[in-house]
Amino acid sequence: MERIETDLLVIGAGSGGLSVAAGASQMGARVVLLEGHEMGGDCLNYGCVPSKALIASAKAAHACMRGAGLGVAGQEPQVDFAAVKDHVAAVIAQIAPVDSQDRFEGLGVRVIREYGHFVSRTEVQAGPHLIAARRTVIATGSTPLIPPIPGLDSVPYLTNETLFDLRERPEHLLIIGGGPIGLEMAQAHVRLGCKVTVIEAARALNREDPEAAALVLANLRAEGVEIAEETAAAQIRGRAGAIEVVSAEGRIFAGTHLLVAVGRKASTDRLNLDAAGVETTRTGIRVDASLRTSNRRVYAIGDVAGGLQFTHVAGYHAGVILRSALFGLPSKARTDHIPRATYTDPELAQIGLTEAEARDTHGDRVELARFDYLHNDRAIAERRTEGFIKVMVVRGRPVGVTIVGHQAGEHANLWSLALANNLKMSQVAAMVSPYPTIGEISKRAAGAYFSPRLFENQTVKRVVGLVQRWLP
Ligand SMILES: Cc1cc2nc3c(=O)[nH]c(=O)nc-3n(C[C@H](O)[C@H](O)[C@H](O)COP(=O)(O)OP(=O)(O)OC[C@H]3O[C@@H](n4cnc5c(N)ncnc54)[C@H](O)[C@@H]3O)c2cc1C
Ligand SMILES: NC(=O)c1ccc[n+]([C@@H]2O[C@H](COP(=O)([O-])OP(=O)(O)OC[C@H]3O[C@@H](n4cnc5c(N)ncnc54)[C@H](O)[C@@H]3O)[C@@H](O)[C@H]2O)c1
Repeated sequence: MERIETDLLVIGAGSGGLSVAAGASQMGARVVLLEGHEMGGDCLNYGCVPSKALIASAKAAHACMRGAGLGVAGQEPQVDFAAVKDHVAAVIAQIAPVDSQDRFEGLGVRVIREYGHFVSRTEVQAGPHLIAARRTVIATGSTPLIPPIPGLDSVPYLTNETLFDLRERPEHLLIIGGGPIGLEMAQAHVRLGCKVTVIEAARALNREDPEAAALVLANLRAEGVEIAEETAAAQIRGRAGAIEVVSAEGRIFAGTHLLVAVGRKASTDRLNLDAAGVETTRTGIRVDASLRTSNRRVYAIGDVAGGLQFTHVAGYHAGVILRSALFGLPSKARTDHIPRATYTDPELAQIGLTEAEARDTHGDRVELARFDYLHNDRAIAERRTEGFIKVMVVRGRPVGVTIVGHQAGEHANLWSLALANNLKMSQVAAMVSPYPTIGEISKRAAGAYFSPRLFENQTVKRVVGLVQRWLP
């Protein structure tokens, strides 16, 4: 057994672990990084990257049919499903070097391709290595949650870990779960020529603003996705190519393939956390606001920390703990400025609080500022007028923003900046937006906040009247 002493041990080379390892090593710490499976973790191999590459193919297919309204003859797309999967694999391959063992070794990180487990509060064993670290970061991510639905284990089913390997187009894809994975994949597959049925126990996209979610769902339905809400999958039966999902009320949904997308399970099983005195909760590892676990020398970040499960959150967590682990400075993770986007078409982006959350937190002090895509000239030119931006404002500062519509995820960036820096609505309104851009909706929303104050205000009218009388 080789004993290795190090400043920082990072367990898991996904979005969070890689950010910690790169940052710590470049700032002079001795870093050991463990990865039991693929470098790059979920995001690169089975998550964000392949899903967005697949969505890009689906958009291209959809664009063929969209031309008609723009004066260009629409046509049926010729989809080569295997070639689409080649494109997905090529995108992963193009990004992979950034997350590779070679790159990290080049940065001075000792990379060990083994699963690790704690043997004491400060030591982790990984294959033939025993690593003793001053600080350890658990960044082991999550895996698909497999619900205990009777019959599920008797049929072949897909998860995000196997879906992107499928080279033959599924004729009829059944999807259990109407969250972001279920709906992004539903629309991508319907656009690529599959029949798609989503079976959702509650309301689809139930964490999102209801009006924004309804717009996304209406679009998916219009494109042919069948979405059964308030319908829990209670039993599964059949065989490869002929699968049936039976709901609690006895409705039967028949298809050829089944995708399970009902949420995530934190990856803690292999870690032997008891040996380190690291406690867990129902959703993952218990952490405090500084992302420290019940063992103060051990941090947990990203999906395994059981909070928001996004690549940019794992990356943000990395920055938070680097400050504390490397410099010994106090450092806390905020959640009030975190964005998320669901990359359906239209996209749905949320930064900070939804309207309901804002009213729960701030009560009557919440004011709304809204602007509809319908009044944006570029959206009209592109015939992408469905959607809106809604800003929840408290004492002149945004506390939450909902955007649904074309490229909503891109427009979230500006508001992420505003919320992260506690900017005022007047500072957003002061921005000059290039005309005609869809991004102008943000400035117009800020303008909508001020227009009643300026245009429906008797004092302003009186002052202007007076000044106009005296101005030379
Ligand atoms: C289909 C899909 C689409 C998604 N799309 C988006 C998106 O568009 N935008 C977004 O922000 N997020 C998206 N996500 C979420 C995103 O992928 C995750 O939030 C992100 O990957 C979490 O990063 P992480 O570092 O916590 O974990 P991971 O990236 O999962 O990395 C954890 C790593 O730890 C390794 N590991 C586990 N246990 C051990 C051990 N004991 N020893 C050594 N190594 C271990 C694993 O093999 C893995 O490589 C998507 C997820 C899915 C499933
Ligand atoms: N664009 C993005 O950023 C993006 C995309 C995909 C995934 N993700 C991340 O991955 C996480 C997991 O996504 P997800 O969609 O798997 O999970 P989710 O928890 O968001 O949604 C799962 C859905 O499945 C439903 N469900 C559970 N059991 C069911 C049953 N028996 N029958 C029918 N429906 C059932 C739930 O009601 C829920 O709506 C997300 O929360 C997000 O953090 C992000």
